[in-house]
Amino acid sequence: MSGVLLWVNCGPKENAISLVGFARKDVRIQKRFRLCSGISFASFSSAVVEPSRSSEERVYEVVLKQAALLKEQRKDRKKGLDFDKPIEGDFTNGDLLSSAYDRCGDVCAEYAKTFYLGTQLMTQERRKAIWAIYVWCRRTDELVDGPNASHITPKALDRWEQRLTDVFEGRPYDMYDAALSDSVSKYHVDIQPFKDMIEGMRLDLRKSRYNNFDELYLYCYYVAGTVGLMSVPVMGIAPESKASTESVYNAALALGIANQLTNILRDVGEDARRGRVYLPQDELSQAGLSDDDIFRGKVTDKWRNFMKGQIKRARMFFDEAEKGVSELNSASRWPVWASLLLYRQILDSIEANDYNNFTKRAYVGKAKKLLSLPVAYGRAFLGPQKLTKMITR
Ligand SMILES: CC(C)=CCC/C(C)=C/CC/C(C)=C/CC/C(C)=C/[C@@H]1[C@@H](COP(=O)(O)OP(=O)(O)O)[C@]1(C)CC/C=C(\C)CC/C=C(\C)CCC=C(C)C
Ligand SMILES: [Mn+2]
Repeated sequence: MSGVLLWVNCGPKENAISLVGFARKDVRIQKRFRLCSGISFASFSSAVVEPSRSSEERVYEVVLKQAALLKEQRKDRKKGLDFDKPIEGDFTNGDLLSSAYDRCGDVCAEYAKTFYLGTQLMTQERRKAIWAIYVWCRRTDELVDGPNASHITPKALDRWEQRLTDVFEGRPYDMYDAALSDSVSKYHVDIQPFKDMIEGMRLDLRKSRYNNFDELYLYCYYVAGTVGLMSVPVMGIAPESKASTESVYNAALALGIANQLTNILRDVGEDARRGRVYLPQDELSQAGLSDDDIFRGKVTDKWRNFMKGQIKRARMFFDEAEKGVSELNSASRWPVWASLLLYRQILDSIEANDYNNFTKRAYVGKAKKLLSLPVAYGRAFLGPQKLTKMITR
């Protein structure tokens, strides 16, 4: 792949911004605590009083760092730099780069049709970068979830991480890497969320139980919250937005967490058959349930009640995410609304299946999927409306 190496020209990224500390930590933790009230979260309340740092505090540190980086980009925009304009003369072989992006687009179209459709409204430059990020995430997930997953070792993940560093330093190994290398050099995308996603895959290799929500939250951040953090700098914050960069990142993080929690609730039976239980153990036992009940897979009133609490929490994260979507660049809002509405409806489907997520896979039917697209369009361009909320909830 030396041909690829030759034509990609981007310098090493530096982590120039130091961590910003926890000036607003207490406010935020209290806010999230309110967000989760109504469900008994022993681990959550103890995170507030415990001197050791909770997962949320640790993740928030990354959010602050990412927000600080993007603030620079928002300043650049005010100075008149245009992130939607292709940068010309940057590469010795623009054709190769352009076909690298086309291949990323093909992968998206193949694996995530609705999402691919949604990206069509984004500006060409941003769309290409989102495709490149999508492909890297999909490949990373395939390492632990794909056909060769049983051969994946922590060493292989270390090699994948080294390769990631090379990509960020302008030394891509293949076409998909080259597209990513180009994208992250163009936008202020930091390597940290990418590294953290790999950390999530490491966690998946060594851990199959989560003692409490604090542990699960960290896992959800690693494998999905990170996607939100990677995407914001590319999607861009609307120039007219008055929201703080940090609040937009919080919303993006919340969407990743909400999606992953939903994914976990949808796949309880499937995961159990692989010996995995992602549900918080302390909450299971508070509900009078154990792993055995999950392996038995019988829907009981105890299970229904437990599931109601879990669904409620996932919805709270979706609500938190919704607050940030309108702050994104208008062209980026549609795919985000579409994915939010579609994923959120999986929770409705679990309810419609009478909480049988052991043997029935919750899914969103074609008609509902199709209806979600114009609803998402309406929200993206007209703003959230009561009528559309009634349709989709
Ligand atoms: C518009 C949009 C959705 C952009 C994101 C594009 C992108 C880079 C997606 C990558 C997704 C990916 C392949 C992640 C790898 C890990 C993984 C598989 C996570 C699970 C996704 C669902 O996939 P699926 O149902 O196929 O799961 P299976 O593999 O079949 O089990 C996740 C549940 C998480 C995905 C997380 C997101 C899409 C986060 C989206 C957040 C944003 C785009 C931020 C939006 C900004 C604001 C301000 C709200
Ligand atoms: Mn997966």
